[in-house]
Amino acid sequence: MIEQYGWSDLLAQAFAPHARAGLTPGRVVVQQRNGYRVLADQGELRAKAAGRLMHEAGEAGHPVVGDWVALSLEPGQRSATIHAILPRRTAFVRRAAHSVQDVQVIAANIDVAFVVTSLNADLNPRRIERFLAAAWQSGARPVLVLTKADLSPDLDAQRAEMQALAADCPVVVVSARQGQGLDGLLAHLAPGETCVLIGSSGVGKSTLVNALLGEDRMATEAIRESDDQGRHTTSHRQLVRLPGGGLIIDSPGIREVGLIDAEEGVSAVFDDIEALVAACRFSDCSHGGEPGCAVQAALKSGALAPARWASFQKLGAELAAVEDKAARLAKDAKRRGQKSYRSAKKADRDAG
Ligand SMILES: Nc1nc2c(ncn2[C@@H]2O[C@H](COP(=O)(O)OP(=O)(O)OP(=O)(O)O)[C@@H](O)[C@H]2O)c(=O)[nH]1
Ligand SMILES: [Zn+2]
Repeated sequence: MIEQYGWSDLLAQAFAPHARAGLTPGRVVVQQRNGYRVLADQGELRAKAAGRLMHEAGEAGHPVVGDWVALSLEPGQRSATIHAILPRRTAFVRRAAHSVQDVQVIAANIDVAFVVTSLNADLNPRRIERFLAAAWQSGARPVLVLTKADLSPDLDAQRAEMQALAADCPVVVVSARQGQGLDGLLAHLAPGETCVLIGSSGVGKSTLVNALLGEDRMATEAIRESDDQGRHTTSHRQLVRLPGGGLIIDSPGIREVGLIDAEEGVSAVFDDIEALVAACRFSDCSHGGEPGCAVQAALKSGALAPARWASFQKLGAELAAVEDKAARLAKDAKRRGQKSYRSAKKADRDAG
C-alpha cells in the first residue's frame, strides 16, 4: 500500500530505527485542525501527533501533508499516534504569521512543482518568476505549465517568451477544456512521485486537477462520503493518487505559496535558513561538521530539507558575488559576540 504513496528503499533505511522500536510507517495525506489522516499499510487512519513531538519540535517540526511519519497503532481502532517525522527531502515553507524567526512548513516531500499560468490573460513575468523561485527553493523540480491554450492569441510567441523566462525548466502547454497536453504534463511525474500545482487564482488549477484525477475523483468523493467517523471534514483531501500512479497535493496554502513574502522578494523565503546559520556556534562555520552547527542539527532532525539547503547554498553563492557578505557576517558576529571557529581552534592549540 505505502509503495503506491512513494515509499522507497531510501525511506526504509531512514525508518529502520523506528521499525526496531515497533513503529509503523505512514504518510500524512490530510491535515486538519485537530489531527491528521495518515496512509499506512493498514489503510487510512486517523492520527494525532504525540505530545512530546509537538512540544519538543518547533513549528517546523510539526507533521504536514506529504510527511513520512513513524506511527504507533491503537489495536482494533482505526487511529494512530505520530511519534516522529522522517527527514524531509524537500519542503515548501513560509514564515509563521506570529513570528519572524519561526517558519511554517506547508507541505513536504514534493518532487515536482507545476507552476501554472494561463495564456488568455497578459502574462506577468515577475509573478511567474516568483512562483518559479518558490518551487526551486522548496527543492522540487519546477515545470512551467501554460494553460487555456485554446484561448491564446499567439501560442508560439507566448511559448517562446515563457521558455526564455523559465530558462532550464521545462515548459508544457495544455488545454484542459480540449483535453490537450495532459500526457505531456504527466510525463514529468514518475509513478510514486508527488506534485503540486501552484499559481495565481483563476489560471485553471482546479480544472487541471480535476482533469488529472479523471474518474478517480469520483472514488475520492465516495470515500469521503462514507467516512465512518460520521463527521464532515472542513478541509478536502489533500494528498491524492492520480490514475497514472503519480501523487498530487492540493490545498489553498500550497497553491499560493509563491505569493507569500512578495514584498520582501524571493530571498525572504530563506529566512529560516539564515536564522539557523546565525545560530551556529562559530561565526565562520562552514556547516560541514563543526561542533554546534545549527544547520547540520536541523538537517539531521528533518526540520531542514536537504534539497532546500542545497538551493540555499546555490543561491547563497550567487548572492555573495553581488554583496559584500564577509563584511556583513563580521559585523553580525561582532554584534553577537561570537568567537570564530578558527580562532577557537587556535586558542585550543595554544592552550594545549
Ligand atoms: N477556455 C478554457 N478555460 C479554462 C481552461 N481551464 C480552466 N478554464 C476556466 O478558467 C476558469 C478558472 O479555472 P479554475 O480551475 O477555477 O482556476 P484556479 O486556478 O483553480 O483558480 P482558484 O481556485 O481561484 O485558485 C474557469 O472558468 C475554468 O472553466 C481551459 O483549458 N480553457
Ligand atoms: Zn553551521
